[in-house]
Amino acid sequence: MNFLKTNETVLHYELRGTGDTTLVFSNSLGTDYRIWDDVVRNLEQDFTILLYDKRGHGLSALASPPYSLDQHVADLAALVEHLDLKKLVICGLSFGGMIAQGFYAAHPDRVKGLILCDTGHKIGTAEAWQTRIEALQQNGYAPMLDDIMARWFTESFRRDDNPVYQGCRTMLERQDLNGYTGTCAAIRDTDLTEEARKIAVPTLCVVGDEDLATPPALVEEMAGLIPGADYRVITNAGHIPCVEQPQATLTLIREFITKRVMQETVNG
Ligand SMILES: O=C(O)CC1=CCC(=O)O1
Repeated sequence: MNFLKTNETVLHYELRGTGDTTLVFSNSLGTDYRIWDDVVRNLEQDFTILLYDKRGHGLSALASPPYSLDQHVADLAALVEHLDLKKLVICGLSFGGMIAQGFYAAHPDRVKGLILCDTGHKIGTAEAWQTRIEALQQNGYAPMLDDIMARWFTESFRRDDNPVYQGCRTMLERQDLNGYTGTCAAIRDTDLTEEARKIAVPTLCVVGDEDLATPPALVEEMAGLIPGADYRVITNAGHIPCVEQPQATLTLIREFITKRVMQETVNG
């Protein structure tokens, strides 16, 4: 197990694989890095892979919630610095995609490409996030667990006899509530519209066709802000295609790196 003490927190991370290019995976609200398992196991022959739990999630420390996007970006920067990783392609899901955009804005020279999955330049409204924070602080996860699952996964995936679905539900039930609401505050306070317009590396924007948290229209709007971005839809997937449709997610990631990121490196 690997941990880095930095920025007044402790981050849990794992470095796998081998290769000049490093693929960094950043997770969504309420999830830890295990969500990438089925995708990453097929990439580690060709790439160095950095997986990590953002503060307040997984085995990373709670630190002092609420958090800001800048703190999450500084955490990732500290990890990358500590591990001396270069030529980064950052793949972020949902809030992890906001971390990816924020990291690029702060450290453009370190990034060769962005894969923005089921995310936005802005997710939801400040009012809705504040309402969610207050409801969770009063009543915990139980009353909204089914609603969150309905945003994460399609109906056909949300079956009692699907162990992967049950495992993901358990992951959220065990997620520290303050780490979760602390991250809701970071999402509430983040608007990356101007940063998205300035992205100047190959970017892939991906979304599940049944994503109810960051729907296809939002991801398409974000892709429209980012010069030259590709936009792809994964069928039969909700908000977490890396769990629900890992093979389709993997295919898009590989195709993007081969056709856009490597090509850009060769050309210039
Ligand atoms: O709304 C949800 O529960 C899903 C989600 C929104 C931002 C994020 O990271 O996850």
